[in-house]
Amino acid sequence: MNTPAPSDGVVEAREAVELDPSRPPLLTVKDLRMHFPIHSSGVIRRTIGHVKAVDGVSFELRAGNSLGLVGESGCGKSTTGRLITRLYEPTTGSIDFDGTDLAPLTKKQLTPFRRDVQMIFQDPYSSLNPRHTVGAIVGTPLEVHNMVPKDKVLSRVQELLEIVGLNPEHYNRYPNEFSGGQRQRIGIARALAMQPKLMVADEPVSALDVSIQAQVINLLQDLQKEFDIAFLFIAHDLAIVRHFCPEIAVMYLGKIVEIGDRDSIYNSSHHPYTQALLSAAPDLRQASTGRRVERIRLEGDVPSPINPPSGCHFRTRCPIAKDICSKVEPPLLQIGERHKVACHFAGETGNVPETPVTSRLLGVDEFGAPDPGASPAEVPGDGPGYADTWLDLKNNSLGRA
Ligand SMILES: Nc1ncnc2c1ncn2[C@@H]1O[C@H](COP(=O)(O)OP(=O)(O)OP(=O)(O)O)[C@@H](O)[C@H]1O
Repeated sequence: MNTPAPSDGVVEAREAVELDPSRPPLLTVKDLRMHFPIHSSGVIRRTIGHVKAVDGVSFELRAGNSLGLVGESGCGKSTTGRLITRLYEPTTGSIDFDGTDLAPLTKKQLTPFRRDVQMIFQDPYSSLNPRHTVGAIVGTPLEVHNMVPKDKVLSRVQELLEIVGLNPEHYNRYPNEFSGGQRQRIGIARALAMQPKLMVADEPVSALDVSIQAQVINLLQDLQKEFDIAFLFIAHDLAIVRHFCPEIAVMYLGKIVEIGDRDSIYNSSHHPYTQALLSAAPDLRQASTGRRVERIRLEGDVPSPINPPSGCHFRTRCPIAKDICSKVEPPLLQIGERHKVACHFAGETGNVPETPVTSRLLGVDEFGAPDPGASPAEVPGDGPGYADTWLDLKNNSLGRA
């Protein structure tokens, strides 16, 4: 395999990966919630509230494909990743992995799936035990899971080191003898040792020098192709996932607010939050559309997930919010073949509709009050994946694949 050299030279990111919708779903996440309880202090510790870190997330990831999960700090991306790897037990919802719902499984029942779903962590410094050699770090899981006979562990470790672009003779060195990028490669080799079907990569390059980020992304791309691994790639900005992920989900305060293929998200985003994230990286937006974009400034921080704003969670920072936004939560509505958005006023930048696009479907008037004359309908694309029909916002009619 053609892995880039682990030296610290600047490497350009490769051509973007394409989506293969013909593959079967590997992971189907439905209405996933993680509400961390908050306890009172004192002897009798009562539950006095919940941190709604993940609050009704649904998506689908097909075998060998990659989905980017993007949003500001505190939006619930890492918690989503940890739920899928079942480091956390979800409050509610399902995590269908290759035909089995992982959500209700006990620790023991999860054992056979631990191999298939691996995690790569952000911080290559803290995720490797400094007292263990690279040989032990990569070799121990091979032994524990009986991946190879005992006498073949060392040669397999060396093979894995070579695959991730490290010198196979360095198996007896310690993590502190490697650079940040090289340590991340060790973490990747450890995950790869399990021959996983899915890797959850939580900000895998954020702690690395910009000059070596592309090297590690290119390596992950190589591994994905060679070993047919699906990726959930968590990142806080849209620039990092652009080459790696042909599909992107944007999260805000525990919910997915927009999800779609690369073209829909980068060239035709309809949610003001996605538009703000894109405008924070003007080169990115300009490069893909050729148009100059005004910077949309997001005021303040993400509100607390203990007591999120009513209606649309984003409304307190939204430049286009109106009455309905505080009263009615916008559903994640399918507006294109591979594009969903949760906004009452979904529209491209500078082309915001006057009246809510959702009111007719939800049976409310334009201010969010129940409309006795309306007949609420099923929201197109409700649930994970994409439906064959959607609401075409240009003609206000049903679109079809
Ligand atoms: N174990 C926990 N107990 C209570 N609250 C938690 C726990 N883990 C995360 N949270 C809270 O849940 C919310 C979402 O956190 P999470 O780490 O998933 O966000 P994130 O988008 O990954 O942000 P970051 O990029 O900073 O990691 C935050 O408000 C965080 O404080």
